[in-house]
Amino acid sequence: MVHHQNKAIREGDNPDLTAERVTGTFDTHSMAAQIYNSEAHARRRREITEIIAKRPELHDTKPFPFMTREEKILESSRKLTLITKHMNEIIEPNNSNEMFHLNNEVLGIEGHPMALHGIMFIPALTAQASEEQQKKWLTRAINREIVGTYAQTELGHGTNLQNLETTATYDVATQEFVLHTPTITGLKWWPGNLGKSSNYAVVVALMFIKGKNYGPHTFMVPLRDEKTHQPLKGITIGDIGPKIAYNVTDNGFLGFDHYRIPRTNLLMRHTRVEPDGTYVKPPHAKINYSAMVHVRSHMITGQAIMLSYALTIATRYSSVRRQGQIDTTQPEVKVLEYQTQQHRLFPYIARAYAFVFAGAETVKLYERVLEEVATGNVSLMADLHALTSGLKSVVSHYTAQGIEQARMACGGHGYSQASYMSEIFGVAVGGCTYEGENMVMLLQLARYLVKSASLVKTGQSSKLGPLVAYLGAKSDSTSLIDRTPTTGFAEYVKTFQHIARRQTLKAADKFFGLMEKGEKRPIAWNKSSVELNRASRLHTRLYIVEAFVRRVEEVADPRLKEVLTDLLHLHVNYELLDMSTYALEDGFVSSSQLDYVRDQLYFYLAKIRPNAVSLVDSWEFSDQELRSVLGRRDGHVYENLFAWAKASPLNKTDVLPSVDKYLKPLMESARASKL
Ligand SMILES: CCCCCCCCCCCCCCC/C=C/C(=O)SCCNC(=O)CCNC(=O)[C@H](O)C(C)(C)COP(=O)(O)OP(=O)(O)OC[C@H]1O[C@@H](n2cnc3c(N)ncnc32)[C@H](O)[C@@H]1OP(=O)(O)O
Ligand SMILES: Cc1cc2nc3c(=O)[nH]c(=O)nc-3n(C[C@H](O)[C@H](O)[C@H](O)COP(=O)(O)OP(=O)(O)OC[C@H]3O[C@@H](n4cnc5c(N)ncnc54)[C@H](O)[C@@H]3O)c2cc1C
Repeated sequence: MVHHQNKAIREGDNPDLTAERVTGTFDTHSMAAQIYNSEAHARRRREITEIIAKRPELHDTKPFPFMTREEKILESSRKLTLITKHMNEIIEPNNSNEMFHLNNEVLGIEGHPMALHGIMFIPALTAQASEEQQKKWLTRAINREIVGTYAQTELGHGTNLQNLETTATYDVATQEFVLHTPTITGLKWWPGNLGKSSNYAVVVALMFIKGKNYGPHTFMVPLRDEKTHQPLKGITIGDIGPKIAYNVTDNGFLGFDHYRIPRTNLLMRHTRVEPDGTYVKPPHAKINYSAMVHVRSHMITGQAIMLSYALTIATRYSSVRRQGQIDTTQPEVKVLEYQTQQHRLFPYIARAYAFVFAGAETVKLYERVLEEVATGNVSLMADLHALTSGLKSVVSHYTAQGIEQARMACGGHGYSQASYMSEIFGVAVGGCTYEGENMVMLLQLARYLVKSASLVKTGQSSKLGPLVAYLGAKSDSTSLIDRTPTTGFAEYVKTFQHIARRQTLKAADKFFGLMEKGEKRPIAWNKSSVELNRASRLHTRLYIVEAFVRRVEEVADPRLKEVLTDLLHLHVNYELLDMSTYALEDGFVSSSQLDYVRDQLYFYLAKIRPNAVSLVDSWEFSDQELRSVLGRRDGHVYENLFAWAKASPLNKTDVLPSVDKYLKPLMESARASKL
């Protein structure tokens, strides 16, 4: 048997797809180890996939698009129960990476009844509950004796946490907090799994003690009777209805009617309220926002994975779809031969790799900050907040765009739910909104950039942190791209730094200038905010490029290094063209240099072409995980599309009741009236 570099090759596959895999120049298992940050983890992913493949009870009983929302919820609860029971046979205990993979394979991306339990409830208790509180709740939560969520957003307020309407008023006499929802707009609205699944929630409410508002705080709140699952007295709760996607998750509403909880249900690791109402403030004002930072840090990887789902589907399909000719004397070509198709897909393949590398760095920083904060050191919180705010916004934005491009690259079949593209898009695009609306989070990063710009302007560049040190450096007078013999990426990085620095300083100038002219700070901020957000995007895109460069420099295997270097070339050239207005406007890059950048882009599209399928195969998504007829590993698309269509519930009978009831009588009466 021939050993190919691409480990996805199997006998009996569509020969067009096999031909693509045979041209791959690198070992896809080794590339998976880059993507998943270690050989061990990549191997464990494959092992978990194999275990699941052998257990039919963990497979979907029918394609998700053929199920109603209620059926999907039932089905995912069935599978969730099974994986909970057999967890230790499938994954290492408490290994969140393995759990994430297990969930994606078995439950899928549409959510499940304990999605928020793992993503926010447990992280909130871990970071914010005191040791005593953790003994009481955390172990039960980890054992899944209780199910919880994170209830912060309200019908009338999501972004602006200072103006939440839910109040927690301390009653010194009974040593209780009284939770209350004063208006309809104060109803909690959106929290995942709040509607029907959870019996507890970490609730964010404005805390009042003796008439003073201490701002948003987090409370552990029982919502439903643990035995009957009925809502407790004083609680109004339910599902908010179907959404664009993510409909297995019961996003919910919640109202409190003077609902009492003990004082000790305030999460008290960093903040305390003494029995007499004395408030002990935390070491950092935003320490209670940790569950949001947790998701923002991890969702970069989650988004990269969803982008790669779509790219895997579109790239594989583009290798088996033949349409039209390039040379009219030759047969129809694979659509992947078209330069336009390559230009649509390959830069996003490069972005997906860039995002997953940036995501890995973000998680590392998050874990470091988590450890430091636990010991009272909050010095890196602002950096982490700035970095994750920018990344969650930029990455979710381009992920949604990339998925949509991938869908369109599949032509008509991309529009069928057999492709699964609409669900992937719908779930991923939620990331532009949840955990902080993207514009709002870019503005959070902009605050950090403006402070940094002000250090530069006041000659204090030495005080700049490592993420923004480039703001204090001097630019060359023009970019040296194509003007120096170097083959590395230094000139591109310098160019991105120049662009981000110039925009940041310019936007900050606008803001400070407006204030100098007498505008109040918030008005000046609002009038500068489009320019400020441009700076945030450019800064974040620079960070992503740098993370990509750092990773490529670390890679030792020469075959991997070569293809990753090709991808990085594609990435920097594509990014630079995409932001060419900024590069051209002060003459830092000339139009002839941009011509060179364009040529490089086309060169690398062609160079990557033989590795395209191997690059998406390296993510090692199983068919079960992808849930896409178009994206099947074996490339047997057409016969399976036909089988999928035949399985459509509408095809159970030849004549639908709607035809019997309405269309037949309509046609009959039309015929009769003609007589
Ligand atoms: C192991 C593998 C796992 C892979 C995982 C994959 C994950 C996939 C995930 C899928 C998840 C799907 C489920 C979705 C679940 C969604 C849940 C939610 O959406 S929960 C609700 C989220 N809501 C928000 O994000 C609200 C956004 N708003 C805010 O965050 C804040 O209101 C604000 C930051 C905009 C403003 O806050 P406010 O208190 O009003 O701030 P001030 O104006 O007073 O002060 C600003 C000041 O504070 C600093 N700040 C703000 N936040 C932080 C922080 N978190 N850390 C550090 N510092 C912070 C900010 O920088 C300002 O500082 P300054 O010095 O003044 O400039
Ligand atoms: C799929 C999904 C899952 C969710 N899960 C949860 C959950 O589990 N728990 C939870 O508590 N919440 C959850 N949410 C809610 C989510 O966190 C909020 O919707 C999000 O934070 C945005 O807030 P908002 O809806 O108030 O938007 P708004 O703030 O009303 O945004 C509307 C528009 O106003 C703009 N805007 C608002 N403020 C500013 C500003 N200061 N400056 C400039 N522009 C501004 C925004 O950019 C946006 O264009 C979820 C939402 C979704 C879609």
